[in-house]
Amino acid sequence: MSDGTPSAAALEFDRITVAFRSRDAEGQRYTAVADTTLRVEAGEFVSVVGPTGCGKSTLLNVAAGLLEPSAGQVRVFGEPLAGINRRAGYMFQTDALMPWRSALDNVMVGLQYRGVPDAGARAQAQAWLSRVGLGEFGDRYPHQLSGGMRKRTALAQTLVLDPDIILMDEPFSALDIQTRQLMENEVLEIWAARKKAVLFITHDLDEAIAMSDRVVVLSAGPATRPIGEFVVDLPRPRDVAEVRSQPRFIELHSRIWAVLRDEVLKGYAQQLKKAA
Ligand SMILES: Nc1ncnc2c1ncn2[C@@H]1O[C@H](COP(=O)(O)OP(=O)(O)OP(=O)(O)O)[C@@H](O)[C@H]1O
Repeated sequence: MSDGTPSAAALEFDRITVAFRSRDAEGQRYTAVADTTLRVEAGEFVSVVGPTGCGKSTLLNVAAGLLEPSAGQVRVFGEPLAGINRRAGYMFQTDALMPWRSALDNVMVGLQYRGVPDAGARAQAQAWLSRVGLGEFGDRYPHQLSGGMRKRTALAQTLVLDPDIILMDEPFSALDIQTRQLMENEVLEIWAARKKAVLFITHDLDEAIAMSDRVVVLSAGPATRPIGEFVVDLPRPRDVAEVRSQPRFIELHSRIWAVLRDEVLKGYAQQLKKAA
């Protein structure tokens, strides 16, 4: 569908292939992602899981408009994507906070780039810092914040721009497990209130199931593609720690792991070969 009707997916990968110039063999091409079709509906939370190095970040970069696919098309609410995806906010594995700016200044910078006058930008940034529990910490610099607080700041920085699509690339992988679960629950709460489309990349299957409406499994590379898709029909609201003990969670986990396991082993074998 490319007619721009309201029923169009928030984000649609239509037969996307991404080939890079090979890092290992000069003059060769390395096909990271091949012929991938995937939809994320408005308000839907979709996780993509796959082995290390399979092409998850590549897909997210394509969705953000940071990387042009070699073939296929990305559509955003029905419109072909050309250049940067202005309807998407992006949260990386490592936070992108500017060390010379306070937390508040980091959160307001995107609004300033958009031309929002300082007073309005400051008020919105302060409101988002409060929403993520950092209302009192706006004047701290990144080095004065804990890892969890920096993630919260990065989350506020992404959400203050009110994107219709949120792209998250293993945003909490560097956090300890308790902080991580707190952050996951916070993201779910914010998502439930605002119902944005989320594309969440992780290699942690538990996290993917606990958070998502749908989990997509990618094959090991090269030429990664989706090889399984699972609807997560666990009731919401969910507590990411508690949901893990539900029988349905355990059942879904074993069904998805049955597909993912072989790919993880293949991915691991490739990493060893590369390192040798
Ligand atoms: N600019 C590039 N040039 C050449 N190869 C690249 C480039 N970017 C990524 N690749 C290769 O494409 C493959 C997919 O990389 P990508 O970072 O998307 O994987 P990933 O699944 O996100 O990895 P991880 O789980 O480690 O975060 C890897 O083999 C990587 O080496």
